[in-house]
Amino acid sequence: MKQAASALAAEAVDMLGEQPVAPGTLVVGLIGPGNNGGDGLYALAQLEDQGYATAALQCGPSVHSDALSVYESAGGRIAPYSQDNQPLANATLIIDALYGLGYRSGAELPRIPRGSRVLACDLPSGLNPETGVADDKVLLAERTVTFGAMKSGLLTGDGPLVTGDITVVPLDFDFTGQAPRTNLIDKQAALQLLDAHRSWRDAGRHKYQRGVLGLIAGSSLYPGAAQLTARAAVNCGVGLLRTHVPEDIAPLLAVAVPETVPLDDDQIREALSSARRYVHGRGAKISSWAIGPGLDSRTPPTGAIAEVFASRQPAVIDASGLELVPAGPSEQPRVLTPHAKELRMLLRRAGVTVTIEEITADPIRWTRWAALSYNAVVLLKGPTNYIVAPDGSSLVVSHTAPQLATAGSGDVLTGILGYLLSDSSLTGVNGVQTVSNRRMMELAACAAVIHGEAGRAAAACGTVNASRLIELLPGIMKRFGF
Ligand SMILES: NC(=O)C1=CN([C@@H]2O[C@H](COP(=O)(O)OP(=O)(O)OC[C@H]3O[C@@H](n4cnc5c(N)ncnc54)[C@H](OP(=O)(O)O)[C@@H]3O)[C@@H](O)[C@H]2O)[C@@H](O)CC1
Ligand SMILES: Nc1ncnc2c1ncn2[C@@H]1O[C@H](COP(=O)(O)OP(=O)(O)O)[C@@H](O)[C@H]1O
Repeated sequence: MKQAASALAAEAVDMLGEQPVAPGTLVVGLIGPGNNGGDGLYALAQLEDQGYATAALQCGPSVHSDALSVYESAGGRIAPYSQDNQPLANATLIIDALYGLGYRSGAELPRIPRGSRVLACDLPSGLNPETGVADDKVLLAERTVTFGAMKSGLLTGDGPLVTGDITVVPLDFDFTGQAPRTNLIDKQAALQLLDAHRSWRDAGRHKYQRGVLGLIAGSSLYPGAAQLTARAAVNCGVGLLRTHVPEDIAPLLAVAVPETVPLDDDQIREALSSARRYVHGRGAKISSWAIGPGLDSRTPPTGAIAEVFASRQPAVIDASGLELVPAGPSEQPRVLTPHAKELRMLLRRAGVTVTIEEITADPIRWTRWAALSYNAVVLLKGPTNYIVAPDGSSLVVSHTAPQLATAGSGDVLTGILGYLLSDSSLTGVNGVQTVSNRRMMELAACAAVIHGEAGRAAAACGTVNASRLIELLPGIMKRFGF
């Protein structure tokens, strides 16, 4: 318990961010009846020892007695919680140490002032640790320190929306029986993955060797989507972007994105055949593909596009591309990026009937069905991104921003992921050997984190739109080591 409390106190200090302690700083603990409350009291005692003013509010019929004596010896005082508690109104930081794994839906939860900064102990009170269903009165956390192992409820359902940034603190118990097959990819984890994949050889490469992205997008219905994806890939720093759009919108694209080089059906075929010849010593002219944003799904794909779907070059497939991609398993290393309604459509095409509500209630399960049906990595978009491989392993990205729910933001994600898949130093190949699903999955998660970071950066300076995300990408990519 003391190990957990030390981690909690350290996180609180990190959130308060000032040493020496700023005058008027007050840390208030909401103390529940069980071990969660005990962790909170021990943490408050440590904060008292470090010179912070603290207050504890007892929210249940009893409190952990040993922890209370330690807190009182450190100079702390506990008072019963009541709705008009002065300390809550004055709190700089609230530690939510009410309920942990023992939470049962319907328990009385205190009301805290709007805009309070909350650090949750183990999990936000009001969140079911297994299902991720949150009560309406859940205590929204800015950060959550969870102990021993990640809990599934932090990663599914409402979990990622109410936990804020999660830190998992290992404890000296055996939690192996509880370990989920899901991993959270936060900013730090994305940086580590990118660093692990990156090769120093990048510096000596020319643009074709760095990687060429083939973009198949746009229609006279949606000319803008092709531009957004193209500009995103260019601002990520792609070696070369070649774009296949219908003739009538090509001049628009050439003006909006002068860096991109046109790509017609013959050149697609040439790129695919030079990829096949790569084994005999000639470089592939296209390393990866991004297919779908703004395509008119009423028009069947040309033969050349069907050949791309049949190739072994890595691809991200989005938006209308999801309606055009052949149903069923393929040998192309792919990331499909549906939102919930598109996932329902993908599953229906594969013979699985499910409702949007069922997908929302158990996103990893249904994303996995699609991953299996298509033998592809599937990234389910939304407030939380679930990335699932056919073998059932999954990654979750909750480093997002609600402002990303804006038209064209998904097209930007496709541009970012298309770029990452094209970068030979990240995929380890020049678009001609199979890229493992594990690598595809990790790069998809990194793209979602980069997209989320762009969303957060844009939201911090004002309103968010897709063009704004694209403008910020060069600086964001630098934060990720590009
Ligand atoms: N500037 C341009 O040229 C732009 C062009 N674009 C391009 O246009 C094409 C079609 O785009 P689109 O917006 O009509 O299709 P899409 O987003 O699938 O919505 C269809 C329906 O799905 C639903 N739905 C939506 N989101 C959901 C979610 N998260 N979770 C669950 N459901 C969700 C919602 O249905 P409802 O929920 O209302 O029943 C909605 O009515 C596509 O190729 C794209 O690339 C756009 O990128 C914008 C900028
Ligand atoms: N509430 C939300 N919070 C955070 N991100 C969201 C939210 N809703 C949608 N997004 C993200 O915004 C993007 C929307 O993409 P998409 O649905 O394809 O729209 P569009 O086709 O208009 O670009 C996705 O990356 C998705 O994860």
